[in-house]
Amino acid sequence: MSGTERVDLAGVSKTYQTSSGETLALEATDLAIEPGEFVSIVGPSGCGKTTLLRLIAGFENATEGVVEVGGTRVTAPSADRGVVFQAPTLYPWLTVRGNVEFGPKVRGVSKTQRREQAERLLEQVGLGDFGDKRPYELSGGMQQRAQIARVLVNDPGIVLMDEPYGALDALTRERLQVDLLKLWRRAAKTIVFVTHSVDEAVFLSTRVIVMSARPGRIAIDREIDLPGDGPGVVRDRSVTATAEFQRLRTELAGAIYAAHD
Ligand SMILES: Nc1ncnc2c1ncn2[C@@H]1O[C@H](COP(=O)(O)OP(=O)(O)OP(=O)(O)O)[C@@H](O)[C@H]1O
Repeated sequence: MSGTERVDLAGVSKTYQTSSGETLALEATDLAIEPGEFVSIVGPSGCGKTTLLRLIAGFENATEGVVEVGGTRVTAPSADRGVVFQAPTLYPWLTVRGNVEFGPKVRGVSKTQRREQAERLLEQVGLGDFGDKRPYELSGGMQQRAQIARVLVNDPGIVLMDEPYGALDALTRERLQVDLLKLWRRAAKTIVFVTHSVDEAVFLSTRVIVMSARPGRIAIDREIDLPGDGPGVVRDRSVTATAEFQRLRTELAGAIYAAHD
């Protein structure tokens, strides 16, 4: 499914109850994400980025307010909202292909069909020759690709990614960024992407949200328009050398520093 459903947060706040008291992780927040947007969320550590993502995923319930996807209230996780975490959560006892087939298998997709789907997705993420390997035989970058294939095979309209490339070396990270942009263009998904890297956020996104710390709230909501952008265009890393890219990066990095206080 392409990202055809709008994400809507209305007055959403989150307070965690802990043994040492309450933590207001997210102040009452209004946010609408249109189908097909690529939205990155940046901000200082502990500002509620993961919390916001988990609320959209349905892993957490809002303390106040309502999260809706396509006009339906989110109360639990759903296969239509795929989640990619920083640490790949592949099953070590299954092959890479087995991992990708797992979701369709649970949904009762026939063996031939799910094999076909898994092969197609592995091909798409550049792991066509690695289906028979076990996850531990893959590099970190390849594991993350496998993880993305495992999420995309369920054809979610919305993909929620929590620092997916945080643990990878710079070169692998840049490659996976461009691959992700290609996938996003091809599949027309809605992507919500949490990162600590302003460079990554500006390069990938159509929109960047800067959150400020304690309690978390949206400080800046910025459309990103880079030279060469147009319908169907996949950005390449050369855009990072443009004056507009540098200007946006400086502006948003400054906003994050300001959001620390
Ligand atoms: N399950 C939880 N129980 C209690 N407090 C929590 C829980 N999850 C998060 N918090 C608190 O909520 C606040 C926001 O945390 P969150 O993980 O959403 O921030 P973050 O911006 O994603 O941080 P980081 O960038 O360090 O990953 C923090 O103060 C954190 O300690």
